[in-house]
Order: sequence, then structure tokens, then C-alpha cells
Amino acid sequence: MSAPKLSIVNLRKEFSDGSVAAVDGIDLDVAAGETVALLGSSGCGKSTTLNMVVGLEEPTSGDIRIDGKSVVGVPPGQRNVGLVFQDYAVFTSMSVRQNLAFGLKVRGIARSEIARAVDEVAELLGMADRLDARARDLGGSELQRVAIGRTLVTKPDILLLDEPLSNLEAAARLAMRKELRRLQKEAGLTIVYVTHDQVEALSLADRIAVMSAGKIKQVEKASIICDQPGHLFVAGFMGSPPMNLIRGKVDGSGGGLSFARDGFALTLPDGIALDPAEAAGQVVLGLRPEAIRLAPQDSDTLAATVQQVEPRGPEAVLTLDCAGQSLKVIVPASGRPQEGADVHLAFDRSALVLFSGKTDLRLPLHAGEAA
Ligand SMILES: Nc1ncnc2c1ncn2[C@@H]1O[C@H](COP(=O)(O)OP(=O)(O)OP(=O)(O)O)[C@@H](O)[C@H]1O
Repeated sequence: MSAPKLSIVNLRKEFSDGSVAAVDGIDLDVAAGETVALLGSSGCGKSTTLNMVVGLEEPTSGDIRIDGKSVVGVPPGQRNVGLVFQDYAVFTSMSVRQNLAFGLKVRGIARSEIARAVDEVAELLGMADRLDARARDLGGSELQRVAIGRTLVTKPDILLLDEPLSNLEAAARLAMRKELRRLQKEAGLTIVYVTHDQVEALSLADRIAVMSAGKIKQVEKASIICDQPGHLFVAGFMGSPPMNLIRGKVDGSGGGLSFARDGFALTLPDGIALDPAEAAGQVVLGLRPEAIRLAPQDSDTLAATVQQVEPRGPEAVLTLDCAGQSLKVIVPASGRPQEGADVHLAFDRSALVLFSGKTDLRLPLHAGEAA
């Protein structure tokens, strides 16, 4: 990556009334023009991280650098970081034009320059014909566009978006996701995007940082994080349903390794070379629901019973009992089996991953390979 636009270095925040750190030593680089999502459930420290970047909270320790320069202690107004919340923070009594102009007006910018900047941002947001509308007459997604526009007119180095689509109806949320993708491209924005919604993170971010209990568990490209989770937590969090995770042991040696837990056993692909210390201990096998399919019985399939069928539009999620092991499998809705049916499962073994039972980290499966 070229020199990062934003560097978060070993950042920590303890609130005086709390015994645990809200943000517990996180590191994150964001490149110019990149969108990184901070993804995690409520209370994991996402908003606190953003608040420290914008300057609303001071870190307990660690550093925040913009273009290589520390901004810790620099007042929010001098950081050139824009923050947009889910609550639109738009003045409803003002027009769209007045709202967009507000941030520049309070900075004492010349009128002609404000007018130019407002026109430019209105154009970018597709709101050029709405400049004279009263904010109180706007719908949710228009209001959110104005809120983003109010920040964009100030030309922030970094745009921070904190759950910006949470207050929108499903259809408006979809439209705004598209709008944000267009903005990212056209304005080349550097964005840190906070969300608890993984579909939003997957569709908007270049990379996703998965947070849990104040820590970043993994930062990875959105395109591969579901298939290549580096940490057991991420494997159990990403995807709907998430990866099947089975705690067990690896048996055998050389070319004939297999994974076993009670009655459930699966041959591992040829050529796997596990660290002997890890192979001797507990491991967790991970297999995405998409990597298992129903198949005619043969020497390579395992028998299973369908316990639950959950239709989900064009597909269905099956919960199966396979030798005492509960598995989730996604199948096409048409031709799905009935509850109670006996089926056979074929496994895409090339898609399986193993995690250390000791560290919860993904294990390299081949000599010299990084997990
Ligand atoms: N001002 C504060 N004083 C004390 N504790 C706080 C304060 N702000 C946040 N916390 C605590 O810090 C932890 C992280 O909160 P934070 O709001 O950053 O999480 P989050 O991931 O953004 O969650 P949410 O999506 O619910 O906002 C929580 O346990 C929260 O209760």
C-alpha cells in the first residue's frame, strides 16, 4: 500500500467509569481513496474509534496520523476529518442550499467560493434541482445525502460515516448504497465506514476490519474475508449463515489426513502439511455452507438427515444432522428436500479451513504458506 492517508497505531480508549477498554489497542492503515469498514456488533468500540479519529474523544494511548502527522490533541475543527452520523444533523428549517453552505459560512469563506462549492457538491449528490427545497420537506435518503453533502463541501481528507444508512427504509438504504458507491468513485473519497451490517460492509468497503470487544480481529479484502477468515471469531461472524465450525482432531499422517469429531469424519485434501504441534492438539474445521451440497450417494459422500428447512427466496438454508454433527447448507429453493428426509452430502474439500484450537487463528495448510 502507498503511504497511508490514515494510520491508527495501537489505539486505546478507557472510559473512567468502565473497567474494560472500549478500544483495546487497534492498528489500522487506510490508503488514500480507499473505503474501510469497521464491522462489529453493538458495543465493540466502532463509534469510539471514529470519535477519536475526528477528535471528539481523546485516546488513552496510541496514535492517530493523517498523512503521517499525528493529530492527537489537535482540535476537531483543525483535523479536516468529516463525520456523518445516522441522525442526519440537518437543519430542518433551512433550505438544502443553506444546509450545504453552513459549514463554509461559519469558517468565513467568501460567498462566491461557497456558492461554487455548494453547486459542485449538489451536482455530485444529484441534488442540483433540490437546492431551494426546505430540508423539512425531504425524505430520509435525501436528508442523509444533504448530511453527507454538508461534510463534503468542506473537502475533508477523510470522511467518517457512522451507521449512515441505519435510519433508512430498506429500499432507500439500497438506493443510498448505490449512491455512496458512485460518490466513492467520482470523488475519490477516503472513507472509514462504521456498520454492524455485514451486507453493507461487503457491498461498500474495499477492506473490512472485523471488531470484537475493542479489538480488530482481522482486516481483509471484502471480496475474500468470508472465504478466508483469519480468525475463528471472523469465521463465526461473517456470512449468513456463517461458516460451519466443528471442533475436533486431525488423525493420520503423510498423505492420509482426516478430521474427526465423535462419529463425524472427513478426509482432508491431499498435500496438507500441518504444523505437528497444532495437528496433535484440538483444531476447528471450518466449511462454508456454500461448500457443501446434496449429492447422490457415493464413496465420498456422507449421510445426513434434514432437520430444518428455511426458505430464503431463491435458495433455502438446510440444517442437517450428519453423524451427530449439526451442519448448515445452502441449496436452491427449487427441489429442496423435506424436513426429515435422508440425504447425502458432498464436500468441497478445497474450500475447508482449519483453525488452531489454542490461538483461534487460521492454520496454514501447506508448508511455507501464510494463513
Ligand atoms: N462516553 C462513554 N462513557 C463510558 N463508556 C462508554 C462511552 N462511550 C462508549 N462507551 C462504552 O464503550 C464501549 C464501546 O462503545 P461504542 O459506542 O464505541 O461501540 P459501538 O461498536 O459503536 O456500538 P454501537 O453500534 O452500539 O454504537 C461500550 O461498552 C460502551 O458502553
